[in-house]
Amino acid sequence: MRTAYDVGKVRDAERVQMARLPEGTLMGRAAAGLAATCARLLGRVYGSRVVLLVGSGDNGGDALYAGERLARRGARVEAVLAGSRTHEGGLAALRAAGGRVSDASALARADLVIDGLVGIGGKGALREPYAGLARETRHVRATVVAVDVPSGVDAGTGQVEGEAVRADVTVTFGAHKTGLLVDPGAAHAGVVELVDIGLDLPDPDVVALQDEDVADLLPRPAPESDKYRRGVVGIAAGSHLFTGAAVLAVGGAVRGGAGMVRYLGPEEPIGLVRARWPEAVTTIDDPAKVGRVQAWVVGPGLGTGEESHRIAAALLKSDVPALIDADGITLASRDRALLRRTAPTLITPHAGELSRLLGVPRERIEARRLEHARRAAEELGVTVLLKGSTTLIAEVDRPVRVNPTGTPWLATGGTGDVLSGLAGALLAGGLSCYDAASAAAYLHGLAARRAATGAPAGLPYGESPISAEDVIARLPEAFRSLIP
Ligand SMILES: NC(=O)C1=CN([C@@H]2O[C@H](COP(=O)(O)OP(=O)(O)OC[C@H]3O[C@@H](n4cnc5c(N)ncnc54)[C@H](O)[C@@H]3O)[C@@H](O)[C@H]2O)[C@@H](O)CC1
Ligand SMILES: Nc1ncnc2c1ncn2[C@@H]1O[C@H](COP(=O)(O)OP(=O)(O)O)[C@@H](O)[C@H]1O
Ligand SMILES: [K+]
Repeated sequence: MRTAYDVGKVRDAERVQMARLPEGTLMGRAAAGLAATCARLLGRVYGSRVVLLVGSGDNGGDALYAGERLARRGARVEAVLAGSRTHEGGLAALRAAGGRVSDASALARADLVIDGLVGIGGKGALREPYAGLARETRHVRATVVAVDVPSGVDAGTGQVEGEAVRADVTVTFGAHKTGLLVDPGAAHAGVVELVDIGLDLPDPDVVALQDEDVADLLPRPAPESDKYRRGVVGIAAGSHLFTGAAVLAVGGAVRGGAGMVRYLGPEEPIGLVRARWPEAVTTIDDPAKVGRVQAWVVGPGLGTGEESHRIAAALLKSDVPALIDADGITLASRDRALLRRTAPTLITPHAGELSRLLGVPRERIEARRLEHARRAAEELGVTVLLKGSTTLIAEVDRPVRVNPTGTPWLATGGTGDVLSGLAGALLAGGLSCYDAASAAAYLHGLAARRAATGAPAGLPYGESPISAEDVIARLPEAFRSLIP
């Protein structure tokens, strides 16, 4: 499991260590780790050209001391001093090692640029001249290494207001910062490397599950299992207008390991579901006629009219866990009573749907995904899976889980319906909303990557667009890659 921390906790842990250790120890460790990564990226340090972008705080100090180490190994190191002041000890050390001060024209000559403008002390949009320097790093041919966080990215939230450095590699100290795992910050960070500087940290604020964590969560049939014990999932999705949502959600559930899938909907989607997924049991329109299920999925393509509301309300009264998605979320944003349930509830909105639920503009949610996923979990009293470029899973009093799998190729119609069916199957299999959502997002992302790259069947020579059906088709492989 990868863990990440809000800035306040990192600062507290640093304070404890700084009081214990001789002055400069932590910065020394940080700079040593940073220089080691830079040396590895350069391959040959001797004769290489390194440019340091140096801000006025300790982030600039780290860059200067790393520059000193590279200069001692024969690199030509030039520092661009952007702040009103400069870390004195760091600058003296760089000069003593043969490094010199230069201006922004040095960027064009660089093999490697070290971004030490601001770190966790950054506040708001980058001001000039920092912003201009950050912009210039976009056009350099050099490898860009960010110190602790890419300057311009809010380390606590991943928010980017205005200009920000886009790094190839971010070398972060002590702990991953939450803003490095959440977009848009994550997209600016490139590959993140952690340098251990010996901090003692409490429980994390954000975690990213890895293969082995998800493998541990997944339900597996035991020798004495039967279809009921494995979990029956009910799916209320699709309408005369949106027949595809029914087929895709049922597909996600069938391939997601449900013991049985019960589909409830109108005649037209029923015909299509039967043709594509003969293993599903179908019921026309009447919620009272559906047999017992262990979890409900309510909403993809359901429609938002009175009849849809009646069906959603009847199903959500049940005492089993329920996943509410798409039109189900739109219905709930008009009638919050749908969310007041006796059993656990998982909602799976994209930013637009969450915007309707919270009454917050979509762009604001996209810019501050972490904050809004947490807020929705708290205000609505449900588990929230917020979809989009980084998928987040939030529940009150638990660290937010960031899904590390997936691909932008997933941004295509219908993939959300597959996710709903898959998560519903895992809920029916006995996972909590928090675990079902996390495992489903992980598998969905793995399947999508495999679909886009063609791996592992052929050589991974590129990527292609994918369809929602491709994601369903690759789910068995995604499971197999986790459950050997
Ligand atoms: N505290 C510690 O124990 C350690 C800190 N380290 C480094 O120290 C960094 C934090 O240092 P600081 O607290 O000095 O803070 P920073 O160096 O991150 O930033 C503070 C400086 O940037 C300026 N600034 C803030 N926002 C700005 C904006 N939007 N535009 C332009 N200028 C802006 C401030 O005026 C201030 O001078 C960490 O990110 C890390 O790199 C490491 O050396 C490891 C140990
Ligand atoms: N830029 C992106 N990068 C990675 N995944 C994305 C991106 N945009 C969307 N996704 C994923 O694609 C899926 C789309 O779901 P959704 O928006 O509900 O679409 P639909 O309603 O058409 O099924 C979600 O799993 C979401 O997290
Ligand atoms: K930085």
